[in-house]
Amino acid sequence: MTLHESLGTIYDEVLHRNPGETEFHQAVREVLDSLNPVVSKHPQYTDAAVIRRVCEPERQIIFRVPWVDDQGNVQINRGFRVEFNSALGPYKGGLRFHPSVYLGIVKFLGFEQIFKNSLTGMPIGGGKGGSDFDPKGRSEGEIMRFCQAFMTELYRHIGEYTDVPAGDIGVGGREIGFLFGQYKRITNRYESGVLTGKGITWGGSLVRTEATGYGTVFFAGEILRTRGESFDGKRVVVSGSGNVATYAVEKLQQLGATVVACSDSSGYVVDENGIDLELLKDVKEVRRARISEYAEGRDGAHFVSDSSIWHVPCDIALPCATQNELDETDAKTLAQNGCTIVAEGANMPCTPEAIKAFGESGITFAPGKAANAGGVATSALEMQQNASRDRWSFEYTEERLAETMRGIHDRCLETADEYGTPGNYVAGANIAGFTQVADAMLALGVI
Ligand SMILES: NC(=O)C1=CN([C@@H]2O[C@H](COP(=O)(O)OP(=O)(O)OC[C@H]3O[C@@H](n4cnc5c(N)ncnc54)[C@H](O)[C@@H]3O)[C@@H](O)[C@H]2O)C=CC1
Ligand SMILES: O=C(O)CCC(=O)C(=O)O
Repeated sequence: MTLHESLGTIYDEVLHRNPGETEFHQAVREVLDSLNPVVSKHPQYTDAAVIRRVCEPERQIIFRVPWVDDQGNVQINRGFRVEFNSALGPYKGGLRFHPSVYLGIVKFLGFEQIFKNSLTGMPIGGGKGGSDFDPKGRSEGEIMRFCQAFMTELYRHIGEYTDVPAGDIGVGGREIGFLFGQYKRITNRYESGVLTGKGITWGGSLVRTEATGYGTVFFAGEILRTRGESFDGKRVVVSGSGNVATYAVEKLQQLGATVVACSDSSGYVVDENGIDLELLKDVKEVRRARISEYAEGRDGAHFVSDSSIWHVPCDIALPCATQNELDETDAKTLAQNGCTIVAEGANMPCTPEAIKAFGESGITFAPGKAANAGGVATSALEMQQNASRDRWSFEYTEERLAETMRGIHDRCLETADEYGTPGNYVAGANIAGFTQVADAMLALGVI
């Protein structure tokens, strides 16, 4: 897509100021591509340099994380927190522990988070953090010492009214526990609202664990509803087998779909009888083992390590693993096999070429900043419960999540209509997410 001249200049500036940060460039470009009609309709955003400002993080923190492994060796990792935009509320977004983490990954995630959080309608700004620490193969003691070392620097930058981290890849309930424990020890404050994704006996919210996966399924369900269809009898492929994927599988099964494949970074399993969720949770949440152990424990299932999960035929595909895991070839294969909906549970799992191919082949595509916003929305519900010293039931919280996902879905479609791109969820999500942040930035002056 050709960018409006002012957007082209902004994009060139982003490339120049952030060399080598390819994932960040990709995330920015995807948003700018949607803003042509916004620039024409609202010159005030260009006049006040709102788009230029939104592409520059408010603050970027990079720090050393020294810790001692089980052999007594000193290990050094790098920690990050990018506090991207606080026009709508305190910075909010997860922490990722994975060896691939560097500034460009954290910035792409933080940038996406600004618009995602805006779409939820909750008072939360955008941020993201993490480390190049690889939790794979580490003992529980090593994970704890790493989390404590990480928080020993991070604690001075976060707070209920400042910046509220949560989980992401490699950071689940166990890690949030260790991080919260260290924050409490250093500050001598039981500040529940400083982190979300906490355990339900110590300040967490019911449904937060399930929220991202459930929310993605609710969003895809809204797309089906516009066609007068439901999940009943649908064949679905879900990539990943972590937090988002597992609870997407759970909700899909509750709604009558058959999930025939899921994966991890070593390969994927195909189970034509439908994924056995109990076995999947045992392999991944209890044993923390490779996905091949699922196939070893289940008659009729098989493990594949030398091709793409997207070659398994399905009606609906939910990429729930990691960025750029679904490319143009995968998109074309999905279309040839009859897939009609792709909804992103992960952040930016589909490449720009794949998204173009979806459009050309009539696949309805829901971008992550809309479809996976249920996780952060439920984090905001956790913050509400913490602030009011309250605890809500599973049913009530799940209904709030479902209502939020319906609201985001409808807002995407209404905005896409308003800006002349009917049915385009990417344009709808980017424009609706952006304009709300932009209006707040205008109101707050040049800061
Ligand atoms: N946890 C949350 O609440 C939210 C997570 N997300 C996004 O969802 C995605 C998954 O995150 P989580 O489930 O929380 O992480 P997780 O650490 O629980 O699981 C990640 C899963 O992805 C798999 N994986 C990683 N690289 C892979 C590859 N190259 N191919 C296939 N599988 C691969 C891992 O084996 C693991 O099963 C990420 O993109 C994350 O940013 C988005 C919104 C909220
Ligand atoms: O719950 C949160 O604050 C973070 C969720 C997140 O990292 C995401 O939406 O990608």
